[in-house]
Amino acid sequence: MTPAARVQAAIEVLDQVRSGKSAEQALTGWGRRSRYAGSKDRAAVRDHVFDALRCRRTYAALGGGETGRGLMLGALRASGEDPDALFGSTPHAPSPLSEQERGAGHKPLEGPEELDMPDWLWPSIIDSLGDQATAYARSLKTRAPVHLRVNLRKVTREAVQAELARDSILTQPHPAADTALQIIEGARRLRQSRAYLDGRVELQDAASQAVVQALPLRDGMRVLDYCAGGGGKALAMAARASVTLFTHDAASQRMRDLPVRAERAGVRFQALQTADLERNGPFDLVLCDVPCSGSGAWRRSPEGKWLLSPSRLRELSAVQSEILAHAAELVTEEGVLAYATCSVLSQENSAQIGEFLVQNRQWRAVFSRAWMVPDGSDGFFSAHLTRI
Ligand SMILES: C[S@@+](CC[C@H](N)C(=O)[O-])C[C@H]1O[C@@H](n2cnc3c(N)ncnc32)[C@H](O)[C@@H]1O
Repeated sequence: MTPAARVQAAIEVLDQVRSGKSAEQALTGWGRRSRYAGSKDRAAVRDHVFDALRCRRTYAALGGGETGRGLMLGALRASGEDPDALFGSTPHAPSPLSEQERGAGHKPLEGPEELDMPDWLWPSIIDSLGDQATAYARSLKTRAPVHLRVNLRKVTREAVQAELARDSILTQPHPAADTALQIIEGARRLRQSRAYLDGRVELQDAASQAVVQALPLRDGMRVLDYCAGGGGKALAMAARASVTLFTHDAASQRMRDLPVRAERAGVRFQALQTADLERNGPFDLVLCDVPCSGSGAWRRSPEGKWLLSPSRLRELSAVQSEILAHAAELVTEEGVLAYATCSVLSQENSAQIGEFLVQNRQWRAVFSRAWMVPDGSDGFFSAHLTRI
């Protein structure tokens, strides 16, 4: 495909996203209809689409609208390219620009438009992050790095780096966690590499690993991952200590990939239904990696930035406090209740913990930390609570 044909494909996908499809669905549909597209074409179209979703407001301002054409026109103008050299250039290119399109567009306004943030949310971001708010918003305009978690039970970080390098996958240690590597070249080869296939490395953001590294895990503990989802943190916990691992998720189908991933990593676990939690408790450590806005991970999932609404945020806060209240009942007298979000909003982080401590005077926070997107990982928050 020519560069212009890739832009036309991105325009079509972005129009479908605008009419309600998720980016993944729209890209999969385009991929199925476009058998002629090679792997490089698919990657390029995907990059165009996700870049446009990360920078939706600035591209729409520069391109004169939120249609696929408006966004890609804005993208070209943002990178200083002449759109007329591409629109109408080849048979599969986007059709030539109209006079109206040529004259449309404005320089993004300073503030949330220029920072690609929803207007309604920007004050909460400033409240939460203070003078780091702008750096956070700017980081979200860029692509997320690819991080690996090294399974230290199977291999050292240095040894697996050397092995990956032989498969032309170049990495460097990430400072957030002693298990973390950042891929600097060859990420697309990872899934075929021996180190990945036999569970010595897993894909996991460095801050997500740091959340697990901070947990007071010890051999012999009974540990419950209350919101296990795909099991990223459950597997990371099992790799740090010989624990008896239990997993749970309100939507148990979210754990469907966990058995295969656990087998690759050589981890045993028992999945529990909600009704079975009490009977199997109490647990020495209960991790609640709660559903949240995902605002720490919007580089990776930029649609989330535009889909979040005040009412959705209120719903999420309510679910988070319900989870904390229920999970607290499952912790042993001396045990630890750990809370984590991939959010940067204090409403979901410190305020949520503060509210729990006001309602539950017998608990106190013994640890609390935030990881920031400008430091090169997803944004995360975690707190550990114990009974007084
Ligand atoms: C942030 S994700 C968990 C990610 C996972 N821990 C990991 O590291 O891969 C949050 C999970 O919480 C689950 N969830 C939502 N509401 C819940 C509830 N009331 N109780 C337990 N889990 C819930 C969701 O289905 C989702 O899988």
